[in-house]
Amino acid sequence: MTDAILVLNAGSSSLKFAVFETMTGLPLLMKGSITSLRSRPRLRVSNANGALDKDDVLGANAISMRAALEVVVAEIAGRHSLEGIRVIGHRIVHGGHAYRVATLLDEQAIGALWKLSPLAPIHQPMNLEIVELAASLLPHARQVGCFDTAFHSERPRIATLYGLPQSLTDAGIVSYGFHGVSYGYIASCLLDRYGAQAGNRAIVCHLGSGASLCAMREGRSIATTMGFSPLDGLVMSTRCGSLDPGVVLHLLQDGTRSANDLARLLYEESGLIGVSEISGDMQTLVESDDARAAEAVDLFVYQAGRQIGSLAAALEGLDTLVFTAGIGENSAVIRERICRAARWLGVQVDHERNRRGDQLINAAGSTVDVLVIPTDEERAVAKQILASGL
Ligand SMILES: Nc1ncnc2c1ncn2[C@@H]1O[C@H](COP(=O)(O)OP(=O)(O)O)[C@@H](O)[C@H]1O
Ligand SMILES: CC(=O)OP(=O)(O)O
Ligand SMILES: [Mg+2]
Repeated sequence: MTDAILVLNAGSSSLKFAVFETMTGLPLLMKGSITSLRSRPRLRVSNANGALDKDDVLGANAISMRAALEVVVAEIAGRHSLEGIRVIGHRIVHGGHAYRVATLLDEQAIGALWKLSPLAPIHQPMNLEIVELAASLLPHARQVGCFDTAFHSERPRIATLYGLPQSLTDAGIVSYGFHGVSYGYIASCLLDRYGAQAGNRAIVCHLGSGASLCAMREGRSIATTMGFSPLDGLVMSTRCGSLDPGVVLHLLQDGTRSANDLARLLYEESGLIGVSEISGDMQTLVESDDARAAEAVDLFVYQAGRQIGSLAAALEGLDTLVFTAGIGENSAVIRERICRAARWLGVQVDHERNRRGDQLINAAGSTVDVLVIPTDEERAVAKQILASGL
């Protein structure tokens, strides 16, 4: 095999991977994912043409990220020489202020990134454990990190501030924003489609297990719903989303919970799973006829609609609305309901186009282009690495 880049993308419910040849255009060699890691893990592997090669349920129980990575490496070894993998690229959720470009993950960088773990406790430790594990499984490869926070780092300062004392702002208590690797990829698709204006005033809805929205002007982030941590903004699979800080104080001060208990509650036991008491998996909820599932889905749609309004205000209008990630790419029902909530902004969806999953799903009379664009965080990471020369 020629030189290759392996990209690892650990999300809150999945491990995604892709192998690219290290050359202009980054030809794909293979890609895949293990989804539903916490419930019924499912492995999918596609070949260089994107055709599905394998689709196996890996059992009825949750598996660890370590076990998932071992499965992924075995799948790659079955098709290609591992020796050819010179670089392993990682999507790392938090880069703080310091890490804004593709970075070699040496001891110093890894040490600094571990310090950000409390800011993204269900992602950052797992991201960094994967770096260590990948280094032990493929010791000849360089490890490079690309950061979710980086895409949002040029937002106007006002969009990053909280109403807290300056000393805390100076200490880094600001909004960082996440899903930036995905937003960067979508911005490049909008540049390809529309030219330099990139859909002008666009809202991108990254709706996966973790979910956020980003307002972009000419392909650049100007505001986003996640903030200091990936807990903020929309209600998510297991995360609460925006919450009155008075609730956090109350839950801490009533003396029945430790800070760790509270972290577990807000990151892992809230959101869709907390509201429905059935599942954090959107597909399961949409297919359920239980009233509690319906209420969780209603809350997700309601909040997405309200946040679109807020971001449209930051943009002073709306030209383009994009849906992406697991829910955004696959659920016509959720797309249609969110579009209905944004009707007042001129959004009109075409029922048939949306049901078919066309790329352009708005009706002829819509003043807003509505698009479904599958995200490709793995290619975005590989592109950043190739451009960096690392
Ligand atoms: N057809 C579908 N209808 C509704 N939700 C779906 C569908 N397909 C996938 N999803 C949802 O997408 C979510 C996972 O999205 P994904 O972007 O892969 O998450 P992450 O990267 O955060 O692990 C899950 O809630 C899953 O149920
Ligand atoms: C930042 C984040 O929430 O990532 P994911 O959606 O992959 O869990
Ligand atoms: Mg994801």
